[in-house]
Amino acid sequence: MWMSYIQPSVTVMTDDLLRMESIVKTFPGVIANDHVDLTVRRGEIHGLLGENGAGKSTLMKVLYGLYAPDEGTIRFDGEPLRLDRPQDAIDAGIGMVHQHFKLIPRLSVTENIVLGSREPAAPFRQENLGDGPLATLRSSGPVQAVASRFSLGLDRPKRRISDLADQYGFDIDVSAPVRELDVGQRQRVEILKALYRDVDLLILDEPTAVLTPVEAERLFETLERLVDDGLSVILITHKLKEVKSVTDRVTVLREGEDIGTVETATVDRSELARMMVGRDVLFEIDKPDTTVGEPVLEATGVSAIDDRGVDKLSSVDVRVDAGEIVGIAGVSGNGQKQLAETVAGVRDPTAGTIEISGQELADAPPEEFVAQGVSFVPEDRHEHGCAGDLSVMHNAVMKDFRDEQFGDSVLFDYGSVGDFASELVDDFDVRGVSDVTANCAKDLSGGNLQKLILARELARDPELLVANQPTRGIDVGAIEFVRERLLEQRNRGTGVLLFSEDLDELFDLSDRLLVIYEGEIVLRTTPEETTREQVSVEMNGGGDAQVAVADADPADAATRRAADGGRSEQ
Ligand SMILES: Nc1ncnc2c1ncn2[C@@H]1O[C@H](COP(=O)(O)OP(=O)(O)OP(=O)(O)O)[C@@H](O)[C@H]1O
Repeated sequence: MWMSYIQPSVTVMTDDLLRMESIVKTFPGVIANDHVDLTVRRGEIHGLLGENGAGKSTLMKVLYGLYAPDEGTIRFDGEPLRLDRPQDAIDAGIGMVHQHFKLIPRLSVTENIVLGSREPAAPFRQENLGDGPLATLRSSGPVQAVASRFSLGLDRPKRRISDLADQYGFDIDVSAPVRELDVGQRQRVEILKALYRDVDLLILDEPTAVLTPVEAERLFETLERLVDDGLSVILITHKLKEVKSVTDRVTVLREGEDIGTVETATVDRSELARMMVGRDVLFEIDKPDTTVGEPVLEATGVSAIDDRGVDKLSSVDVRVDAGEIVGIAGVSGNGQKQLAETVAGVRDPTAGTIEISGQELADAPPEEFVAQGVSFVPEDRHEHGCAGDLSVMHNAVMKDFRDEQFGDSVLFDYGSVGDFASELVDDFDVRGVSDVTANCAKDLSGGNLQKLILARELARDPELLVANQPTRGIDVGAIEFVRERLLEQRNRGTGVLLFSEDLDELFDLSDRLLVIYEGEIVLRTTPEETTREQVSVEMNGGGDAQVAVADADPADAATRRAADGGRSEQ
């Protein structure tokens, strides 16, 4: 039925920049792409949508020369394209901004952009680097040394990069070391890196997963300027509001298959969700009344520093009772990470007390928090949520492997551990696992890994669950599932401390709501007593700070552009 939205091939042919046809890519036991077609026109923002594990990243890695397809053809700019490595894609005019940025923090913006470009600046040309290949020098000290020794040779690229930054309204000091930039600025450096290489097609893999709403809005303005200048953009995202508001067309994948391509303006969010998951998705969640019990967390006067020693939390008081969800709203970087980590026991506070179910644990090691019934879903699931190289089975029991159901103190009972892990995988619908002992955590798609972590943390039936951005980067079906599980856990008497940058999520799930700004709680309220606007203002420091609250039903890309009068120049 979705075929009815597909554009007649005759129209598509004339404007096509990219045609991927019948792409097949398999991994052991998984067909990640099963005869997928993708056509991208010149000057369009093309959304690539699909559940976690649907095969989006795999398709883009094929297009960027990171994976060789088992079958299928790629035509770019009318020519057949063979991609053996990313450099082939870059040479053809394809750029990619990955979810995890590929920048060297010690080097400046300019140095990062010039490194690996097709026409390196003088200091980075092979003849100026002696015998060693540039690639081996990229990762560390020698590059820094070369960069500073020949910094004069960077003048021309620096000017060009500055011009590009000005052209697209990026407020970036091109001489600044990347380590001094925030996440949004780093992403802009990645975009500049692609623009510096004259790309015609820019792939962005879930670019807003790491951005605040205000930064995301800025990114979309940039994308609209890019397509205005004739570039094409492929945008991978799970956020249907984003798809509706910025894309011109969207291609949907489901379980490796190509479900179809539609003009975005012809479908609403519910239809897109149905295409993605093959069923209706509930956007509203039913939150029953709750009966709260004793406090499970009483954090008093807690202060903490970040990894660089900078003060991030300043004398914060937070209480969570059994059977309630306390939501924490804040713009990323205002101390949420440190608050989540200190109350979960993985970061030492510099001051204050932390009582878990009445027991003082501020100075206790992480395992005592675990033993006291604290579960933790960290913000960065790859870095802190799992051991990527270990199997799904090992990851499933990481916190409870000493439990007597898994053996005695001498022998580990692999049979029961395997059964337990398989049960979690089934219960939480973790896809892409054919064998819990053979599949590694790092091979799971982002959303499926998140489901596995949540499964592990909830299976322990915790007293306190600290969940930091639990639905970040996961698809609508999985979001619905995770939110239902959080509510279910709260209804069973767990106290939940929920950190989220999604205000809708906080308003839908929280019983009480706290706003954190510059390491302090600046507002204590409930979803019923406040508005998204007020919370957004407090998140940004109060006063006349910029407010960014997404519309429930945003205007589509074409309407936005028309309203913008074809986009402004500045
Ligand atoms: N290197 C790999 N080895 C084995 N299996 C893989 C590998 N990369 C991906 N897969 C599997 O291929 C399937 C498609 O994964 P892919 O990462 O492309 O999905 P996705 O749509 O990008 O998901 P997400 O939105 O969660 O990032 C999944 O089942 C995944 O587990």
